[in-house]
Amino acid sequence: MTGPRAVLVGTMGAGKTTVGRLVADRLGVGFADSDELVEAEAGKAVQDIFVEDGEAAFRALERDTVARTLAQHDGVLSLGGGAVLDPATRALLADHAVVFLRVGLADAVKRVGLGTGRPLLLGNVRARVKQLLDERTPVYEGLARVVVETDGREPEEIAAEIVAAVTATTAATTEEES
Ligand SMILES: Nc1ncnc2c1ncn2[C@@H]1O[C@H](COP(=O)(O)OP(=O)(O)OP(=O)(O)O)[C@@H](O)[C@H]1O
Ligand SMILES: O=C(O)C1=C[C@@H](O)[C@@H](O)[C@H](O)C1
Ligand SMILES: [Mg+2]
Repeated sequence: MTGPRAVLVGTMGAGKTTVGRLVADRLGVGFADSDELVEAEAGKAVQDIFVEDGEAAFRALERDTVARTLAQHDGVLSLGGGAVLDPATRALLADHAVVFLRVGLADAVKRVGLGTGRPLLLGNVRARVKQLLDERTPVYEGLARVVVETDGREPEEIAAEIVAAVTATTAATTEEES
């Protein structure tokens, strides 16, 4: 298979960046994070892109960055929480080992704190996280080959589960193809 060995999706605070890095280390492969790639491309932080250029400009950059990275990167890729809202991105993800990191409202709110650096959480953080979880959970579930529960669990434990699941999925796919 070409492209990333695992693509991590989920809402803000699911732990995609934290756990994705650990999964890449365990697999001995590179790690990429779409928010970090977009920030490097734009030369500014996500929150500044939202404020100065608007969400539509961020989403366009995100879509192009994710498409390029899915084609070129063969390590672990963590996506920004809203990347899957784009239909073209969803279509590209159909060919990949998508891992959904599930988090409940209480743990997500604890993890994002005041929501600093996350422009979509401005205002009432708990209400915004709940709304995003309600709207997006079916989208994440629809794309996922693997679903991992993260509530009350340490990042290392979650990473170990992902490595085992992705290794099993890749072995099954290779067997089917041969
Ligand atoms: N399983 C976990 N248990 C406790 N804290 C966690 C866990 N996973 C991540 N965290 C913490 O929660 C915060 C958010 O994690 P992280 O930035 O990895 O989330 P994310 O899914 O990448 O969010 P975003 O979509 O905003 O990029 C960080 O401070 C991180 O250390
Ligand atoms: O859930 C979202 O829509 C977002 C999540 C973050 O990863 C960033 O991509 C940005 O803050 C938007
Ligand atoms: Mg992240």
